[in-house]
Amino acid sequence: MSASKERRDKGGVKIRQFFGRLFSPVDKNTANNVISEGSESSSGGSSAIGEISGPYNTVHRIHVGYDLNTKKFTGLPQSWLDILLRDISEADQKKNPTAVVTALKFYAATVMKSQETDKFIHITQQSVYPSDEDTDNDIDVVVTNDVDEQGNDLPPRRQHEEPQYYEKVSRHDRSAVEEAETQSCPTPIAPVVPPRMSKIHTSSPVTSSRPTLPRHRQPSEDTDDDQSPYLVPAALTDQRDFHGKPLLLAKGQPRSPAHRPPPLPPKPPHLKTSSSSPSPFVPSLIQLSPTSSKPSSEHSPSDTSSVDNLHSSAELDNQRRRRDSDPGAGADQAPFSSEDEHHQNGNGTAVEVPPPLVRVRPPQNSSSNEPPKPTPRKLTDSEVLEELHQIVNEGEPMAKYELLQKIGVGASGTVSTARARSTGEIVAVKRMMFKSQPKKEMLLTEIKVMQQYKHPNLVNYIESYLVEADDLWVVMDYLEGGNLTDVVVKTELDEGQIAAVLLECVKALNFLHSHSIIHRDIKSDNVLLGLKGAVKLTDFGFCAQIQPGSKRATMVGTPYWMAPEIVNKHKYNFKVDIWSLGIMALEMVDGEPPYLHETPLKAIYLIAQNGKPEVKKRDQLSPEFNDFLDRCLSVKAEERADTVELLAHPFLTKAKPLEALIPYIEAVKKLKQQPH
Ligand SMILES: Nc1ncnc2c1ncn2[C@@H]1O[C@H](COP(=O)(O)OP(=O)(O)OP(=O)(O)O)[C@@H](O)[C@H]1O
Repeated sequence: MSASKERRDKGGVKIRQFFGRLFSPVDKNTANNVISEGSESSSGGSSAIGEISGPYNTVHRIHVGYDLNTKKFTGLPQSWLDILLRDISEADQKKNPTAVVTALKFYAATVMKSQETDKFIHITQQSVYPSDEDTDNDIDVVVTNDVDEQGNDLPPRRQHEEPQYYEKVSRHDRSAVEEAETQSCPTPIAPVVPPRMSKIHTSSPVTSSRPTLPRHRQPSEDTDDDQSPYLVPAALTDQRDFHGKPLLLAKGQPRSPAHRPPPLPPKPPHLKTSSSSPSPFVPSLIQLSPTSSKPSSEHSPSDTSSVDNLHSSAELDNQRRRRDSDPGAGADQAPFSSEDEHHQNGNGTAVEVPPPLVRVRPPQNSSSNEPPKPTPRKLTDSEVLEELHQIVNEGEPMAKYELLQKIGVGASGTVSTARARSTGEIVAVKRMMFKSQPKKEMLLTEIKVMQQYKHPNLVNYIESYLVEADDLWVVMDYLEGGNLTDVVVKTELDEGQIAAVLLECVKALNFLHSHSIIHRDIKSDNVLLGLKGAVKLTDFGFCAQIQPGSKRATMVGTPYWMAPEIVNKHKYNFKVDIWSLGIMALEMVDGEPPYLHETPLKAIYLIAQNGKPEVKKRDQLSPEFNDFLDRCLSVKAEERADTVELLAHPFLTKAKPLEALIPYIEAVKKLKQQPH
């Protein structure tokens, strides 16, 4: 098909000249083999680990050296070395051994660990959540000699000094770590070959399995072929899966060009601002009226009573009660309705005024002298079940809803459309097999966030059911436009449209952050679109609630969108969502996030090595957009913008009305419905 034909005129919709962003160079067959290899070896590995230590608070260390003469890593299991060489060239390894260690730690913390403890692995490029922050076993890479960025030895650290280049001891309970080490002897972790792209669930019970859910997402599994509303033209499925998610390609398979005709404004002279330089667009903090919403920074920790996770419904109930009794105590008291306030954008078009702005308290520098925080206890399955029972509705969902078409399959279950029998309303229903979920608490988190935190830019929860203690239904609004990934992959949004999408997402994040909630998995796949242009965040399973000023440590998210502080296993806070938002903005420009063609391991290496990704089309973007990107993609989290700053950013004032998205959403839907 010629480029001009590809650029169909669908109401002015610019179709990208490539069919779907590519996926990492992975051979599906290999990937499938990997699963079985991983599963087999994991049993062995798991039992070995089980003998060494108990199921919780243990760290399995891999001691890695760096030989300055040969400029090679030592101490790595052969399979790791193979993977390292496959994914990161020797030249790259030499260039920045520290970044290699970071990537290895990612591998250890995610792929490796999951294969030891979990049999449920999706070989797709998706979200990674390696372990519970504080309770699961952990595998850590420890460098036995320090190297600097050039691979040179560093002087030995004094005892009180924190390691600069890696975490010497895991974030987990130190005494338990030491105990595990004493017990554990240098048992090598069973070598396994990792999948390149994994959606990983780790579960404590080694025996857990998910026979009811597919291990590998295939287009045919995503939907019923015969009745799917999402019939994808063959060309479109070349490189993306059924939902526009990238498919795995064999290494070396050529990429499709991701270029598109440049909508070229003249290059502004001041474009080359560094990320750390202060933005010329940084607005001053907007003061909140006492009657609208109060910044969470005004909450004392006891007032907020945020827990380090969303486990305790009692705590959340308390928070709700506190907010109810104190009208100024939460941003949810603020009017979020888009009709409430409007202002004029540069074109004189009415655009939504963001909801009341809430600045989250910046993180305090944590002192190494601080006593360790108590480890939140992991809920048992029966406790999760008990909490679920308190949330879900009584009754038989089948009596209330008629299931229609399968929309897709996620890691935890299947999403279908359904019709409410009484009203005829079309809704989306996510069904999950509770008993076989490796991360049951995540379901709880997802439902609780949706249920308790309502906002026009968050997918609206309607109700949930638990049938026979296993068949969990989450009923929510159906967003007919599908996810943003399809739109960014197949069409070219202009800056006004990109700004419109970002504005809605920033509003959602402002709301979440104001409630001390980090989303932790911001990416286009998790932004759903309505046919009237609604833009809503979804997928709240990774959400974490933090005390204002505190930080998290778990490496979760999706590698390509992960902030540097996450890949470097540093403590992080809500600013990780801002970084991911910046990456998502790049997706809207380029059709894909940076490094998408690399394996996750290499991507992690590159994020650690490069920090801020190159904005390839910098010269083609307006100064405001460039500045917006710079503010989101500041490597130093403390210098990165927060949602308050972004909501007032001049780039977002360029947002077109949401209706401007409609032709694009419709065009993508039509493309998907075309027969193969
Ligand atoms: N409310 C909704 N309206 C329309 N489509 C939806 C809705 N919720 C999910 N989807 C679509 O259904 C598919 C599966 O969604 P799901 O949230 O289960 O996927 P996931 O994020 O990959 O997995 P998980 O949430 O289990 O980790 C995705 O393509 C998603 O865009």
